[in-house]
Formats: sequence, structure tokens, C-alpha cells
Amino acid sequence: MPDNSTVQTLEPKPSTAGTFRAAWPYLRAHRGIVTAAVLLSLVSTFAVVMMAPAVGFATDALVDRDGQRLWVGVGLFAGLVVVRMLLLRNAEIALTRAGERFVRDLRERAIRHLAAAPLRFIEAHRSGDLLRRTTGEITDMAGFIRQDLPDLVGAVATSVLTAIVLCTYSPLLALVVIGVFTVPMVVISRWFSKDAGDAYGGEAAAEATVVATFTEGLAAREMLLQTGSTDSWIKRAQRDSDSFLDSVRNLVRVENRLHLVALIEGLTMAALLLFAGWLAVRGEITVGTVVVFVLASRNLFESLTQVVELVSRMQSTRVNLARLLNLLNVTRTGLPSARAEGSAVPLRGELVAHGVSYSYVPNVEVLHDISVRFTPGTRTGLAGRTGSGKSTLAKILTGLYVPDRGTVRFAGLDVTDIPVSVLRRRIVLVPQQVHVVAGTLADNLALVPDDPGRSDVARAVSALSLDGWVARLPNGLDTELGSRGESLSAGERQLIGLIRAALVDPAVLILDEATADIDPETAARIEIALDRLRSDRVLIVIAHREATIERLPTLVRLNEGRVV
Ligand SMILES: Nc1ncnc2c1ncn2[C@@H]1O[C@H](COP(=O)(O)OP(=O)(O)OP(=O)(O)O)[C@@H](O)[C@H]1O
Repeated sequence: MPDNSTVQTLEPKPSTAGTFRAAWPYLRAHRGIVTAAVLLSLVSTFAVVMMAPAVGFATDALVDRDGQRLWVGVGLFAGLVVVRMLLLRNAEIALTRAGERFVRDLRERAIRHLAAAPLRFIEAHRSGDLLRRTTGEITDMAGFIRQDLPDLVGAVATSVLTAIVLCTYSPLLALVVIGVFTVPMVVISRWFSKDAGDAYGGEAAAEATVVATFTEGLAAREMLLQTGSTDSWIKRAQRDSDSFLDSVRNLVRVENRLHLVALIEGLTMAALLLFAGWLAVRGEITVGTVVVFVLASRNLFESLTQVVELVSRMQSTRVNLARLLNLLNVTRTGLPSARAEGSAVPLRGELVAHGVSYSYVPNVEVLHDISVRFTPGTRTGLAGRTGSGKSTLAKILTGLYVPDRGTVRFAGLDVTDIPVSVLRRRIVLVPQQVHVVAGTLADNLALVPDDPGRSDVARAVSALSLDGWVARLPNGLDTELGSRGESLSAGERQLIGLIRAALVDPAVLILDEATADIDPETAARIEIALDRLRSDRVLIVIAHREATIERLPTLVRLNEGRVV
């Protein structure tokens, strides 16, 4: 059973070592199209690389005044241009398509993992960080795959094939060109790579912090306005923004190291002209070979520079991928294990907590060895002072938190063994603050398992005698509620939570101060109506109000995390 006190958290700057290897299982599904794309790219690159020898061939024919060979050279060149044009486009399209599919899979996987992640995991992270990892990181990666990956494959292939072609013409000259250019190039790219991972990781983490502060402030804008603390939010945002700027400056400093490559390129070309010219004058190589070397070396330098530049951009993609894979790995345990068959979970049953202990922070236990039993058909109040652990116990009873020690069983089955989709039909918790999403009232009421239709929704509204309330809204069930349900009062949002519960009609219903914002008469009426929907239900009501507690025949009192 996963241990909640050690709920795994995300690393701000996860190590990028072995990232691409770790991503391979996700890419494996697309290996067919990737192989086809790389093959197409290789053939088209070969056509590009062979253009320099074609020009060299034509040049030697020209020097020898051989018209026939000149025509062959020109024809060869034209043929290569056509082949390259036809293949390159298709290679790019295939590679982009494979990349986009890979990114789409990762995005869907990230959403699935986050949807199934334990509540404690979500609570332990800033929403901005999760947002950045599942949207920004993936968008950046998609950008790299669409724009840079085809170029990278082409540049690597060009470099290798050009080097081979040069060696076949003159191994000595090829060695000079490759040696003079490559050695300092390797030194520079090493110098760059040494700090690139940290620089890109630092920038991504700093950006995630900016997003987190912004989204949190936006969500808390009402509180900030009420308490007059918008200035402190602005100051915090400025501080984060300054750190972000520092991280970008550092990144630019590291990236600038690559600009030295242009200098080496110029120096190598000068050395090549000098040495090749000297060999040609001595008659050891033809003028055509000099032309081949000048043209192909330019190709080689350009493609090698491109490789270094693209690899630098790939560092940032590697960081994006590492942060995303870190999220996927850490949330893997949240995915349903389906240990118990959904159909094997009875429709009714006892809810029993046995020896339950729980801590949010290691070594600070908030619930100690709690054992309670709720039998079908009973109504129990859960009372206790603020901070005594009522809401925590409610979340454990619902299976939203997993206890550090002890078990919670529904109908004899450990709730952690019940598939989440089934558990949500059997045990429902209605919180004090009901979340409303953008859409109509009907859309919001239907946010329960089994996708209820409009008639089911209307029936649940009637069952709680709330038809009058719905009819008073501007468009009844079709009333738009705004992006966060701004158009509703706090009590009205609670009505939504209660109607959702009536739609599921679960075996265990836990109301966590779920009627605290509703006027007492309506609250009492709804609680009684909900209770009457099912005679064999376990109803647990967390309440502060004496009037609510008095209505309930049984009472469990908590004091500092213990049942008293
Ligand atoms: N996310 C959290 N991280 C760390 N500690 C928490 C967290 N949520 C609650 N706690 C702590 O756990 C203890 C129990 O909190 P809980 O919300 O269960 O109490 P409660 O009885 O429901 O309080 P109230 O009547 O105010 O709703 C408190 O000491 C609280 O500070």
C-alpha cells in the first residue's frame, strides 16, 4: 500500500541523464514511421552531398574541354536536385508526423496520470508547476520536433556522408579539414554542454514559478482585493520575474559560447584553400577536387554548426522531457490497479475504519489509531473542534487519502483495492466548497460517474425538491454559471454538490459541512430528502451546528485526531 507520509514530489530540475533512453518506450509505438522518415532523409541527404562531386566532375570536364563529360556532370547535378526536392519534403513530413504523434501520446498520458494522481500529490504541488509541465513543456517539445528535429536528422546525415565523400577524394586533405575544424569544435561544444543542462533546467523551473505565482494570485484575487494585499502579490511576482530574467541571462551567456564556431569555420576554410591550392599546383589533385573540397567543406561546416546549434536546442527539449517524464513516473502509482473486479464490489455494505493513522507531514500525525464502524441504514454525525481531523478522516473514508497505518474497508474490501471508477459510485463525499466548472448548470450537475442524461438530472433536482430554485435561475438548467461559478452564491454551489450526490445515490454519503452555507430550513429539508432516497445508506454528516448534530441519532466526536 502506498505510504502517504512519503508522497512522492516532483523535482524542480530533474537530472537529464538517460532522458532520451527513458523516453524510448513512449516512442516505440511509432518506430515504423520514424524508420521510414529517417531512411527518406538519408537518401535525400545523400543526393545533396553528391552535388559537390557532380560539380567537381563537371569542372574537370571543363578543364579538359570534354563536352560530353560536361553534359553528364550537368545532367547528374540536375537529377540530384530533383531527387532531393522530392524526397526531402516527404522525409520532413514523415518525421514531423511521427514527432507530433509522440507528443500527443505524452500529452494524453500526462492528463491521464494527473487525473488519477492521489489528491495528496496534487495538494503538495503548486498548480502553476503542474500546468507548466503538462502544457508549456509539451508545447516547447512539439515546437522542437516540428521545426528542428527534421533539420537535425538532415544535418547529422550531411556531416557523416560529406566526411565519407571527402575521404574518398583525398584522405589526407579530408583529415586536415576535419581535424582543424572538429577538434576546437568538440572543445567548444563540451564547454557549452557542461552548463547547458543546468541553464535550461534553471530557466524552465524559474518560468514554472512565475506561472505558479500568477495563477495562484489570479485564483485568490477576491481575497487579495478584500485584504488589500495585491501589492504583496505584485512584489512576489516581480521577485519571481527577476529570478526568471537572471536565469535567461545565464542561459544566453552559455549559448553565446557556440558563436565561437563561426571563427573556427573561417580559419579552417583559409587553411583548406592554402593546402588544397598547393597540392593542385603540385599536380597531386585536380582542380575539380579542389572545387569538391571547397563546396563540400562549406556543407560540412554548415551542417556541423547546425548540429551543435540544434543539439543546444535539444538540451532544452531534454529538460522539458525530463520534467515531463518525472511527472509521469511520480504519478504512475496513481493509475488504477483494478485489483478487485468492479462487478465484485457489493452495492451496499458496512464502512469500517480500523486503526487508521495519518500524517500530512512526516512525524506530525493528525489522526491516531482511529477505529469506527458505520453500518447500512445509520446516520452518524462527526463532530469536533476545528483542526481535530474531521475532514482528513472524511477523505480517508472516501479513499481520497490512503492511511499511513490501518485500513478502510467497504463491504469487507479494502477501499484501495476497489477500482476508483467503482469507488466513486459507492462512496461519495460532498465538500463544503463545491467546485464549479465553466458551462451550464446541467453540465455541472452531470459531473458524476455514468454520464447521466438530462432526465436523470431533472429527476435528482426534483428528488431534493429543488425545482423551484432551478426555475428561478435565468435559464433553468441551461443557465451559464461563468468560468468559476461566479454567478452562484456559496449556498447555491453547495446545492450543486448535493444534487450531484443524489444523482449517484451512493451506498455511503459523507457530507463535510456540505450545508453550512445554506439556510437552516433548506439544509434540513435537503439532508432529510437525501437520506430518504435510500434506506440502506450509510450517512455521515460532519457538522459544527448543534441543530444538525441534534438531528442525527449517533455521534462520533474527534479530539486532536482521536475518537473520544
Ligand atoms: N494539506 C494539509 N497539509 C498539512 N496539514 C494539514 C493539511 N490539511 C489539514 N492539515 C492539518 O491536519 C489537521 C486536521 O485538519 P482537518 O482539516 O482534518 O480538521 P477539521 O476537523 O476538518 O477542521 P475544520 O473543522 O476546521 O474543518 C489540522 O491540524 C490541519 O492543520
